[in-house]
Amino acid sequence: MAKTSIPTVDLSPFFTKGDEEGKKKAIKIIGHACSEYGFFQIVNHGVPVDLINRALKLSKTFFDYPSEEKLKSSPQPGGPLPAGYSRQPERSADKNEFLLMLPPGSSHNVYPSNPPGFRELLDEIFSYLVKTGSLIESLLNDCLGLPPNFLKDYNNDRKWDLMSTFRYFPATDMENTGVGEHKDVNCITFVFEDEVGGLEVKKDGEWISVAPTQGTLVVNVGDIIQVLSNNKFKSASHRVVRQQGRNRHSYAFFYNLGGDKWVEPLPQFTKAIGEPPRYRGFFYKEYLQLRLRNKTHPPSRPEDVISLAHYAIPT
Ligand SMILES: O=C(O)CCC(=O)C(=O)O
Ligand SMILES: [Fe+2]
Repeated sequence: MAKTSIPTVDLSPFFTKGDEEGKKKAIKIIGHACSEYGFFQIVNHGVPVDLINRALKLSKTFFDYPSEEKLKSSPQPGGPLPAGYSRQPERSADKNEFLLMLPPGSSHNVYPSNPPGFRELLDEIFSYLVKTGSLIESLLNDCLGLPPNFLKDYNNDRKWDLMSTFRYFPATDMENTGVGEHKDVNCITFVFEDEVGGLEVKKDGEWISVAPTQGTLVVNVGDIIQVLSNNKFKSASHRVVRQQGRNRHSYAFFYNLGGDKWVEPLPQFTKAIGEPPRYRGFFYKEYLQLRLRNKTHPPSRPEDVISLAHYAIPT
């Protein structure tokens, strides 16, 4: 039986006045979760539960359409990323089809015209997730003991945020990988999934199944936070496992970082405490391109797949 064992945090104290105790408690759980798991779940997070449920329902309706209808929302050529509907190529290790979007208002976005209301809903939920992303970022800022608003001022370009809704195909007798083991490249990721579930998180070499809970957002720390904090907070490995006989639906929102930002371990986690930096610095865009290349040109040798290890300084 799948069991959720990642910590759960109630964010309601941040939406009401007072309750300093509640805030302290939440920050403590988050700090512990980020150093031990790299993952946690949030409830009362500011995104209306009804919106989450409708988002899953409408994406199911969309993915149930025949291919020719879905392909009407194929990406425009020349965008920075294939915003719109795509299906993973047969050779891909990821067994899903997806609808990807950049922030509302981006000229690259290609929205489905059906089901009715889907476009408006995608824009609305994206905007809510940005707000919750900024809240979590400020809480990570506190947990890390950084100067007030440090992460907010550093990560001040919201044009790079992304959201994708996925439909994973049922597992076959031969294999059940939905998305293979990976760590997210960005700052903070939110995931919500339907009742089928399948998200798994690696902790101390063991896979933990995250049991899907309606209205809950699963949060994970990405590589950027791991580098800035010089490994204090970890970007945990995770994967999606498919079940036989059932499609699985999910949304992932990536609270990102501007591509022109320089990423390196902060002095608070290196010089100030006498620790050597675990990574050399890089422009985020450079790392993003390498990670994208893993997908577009999968290397034949697994050791050639680029991860954060590419920038690691051997100890
Ligand atoms: O579909 C999901 O639950 C998560 C997908 C994922 O890990 C990712 O896109 O990075
Ligand atoms: Fe991921």
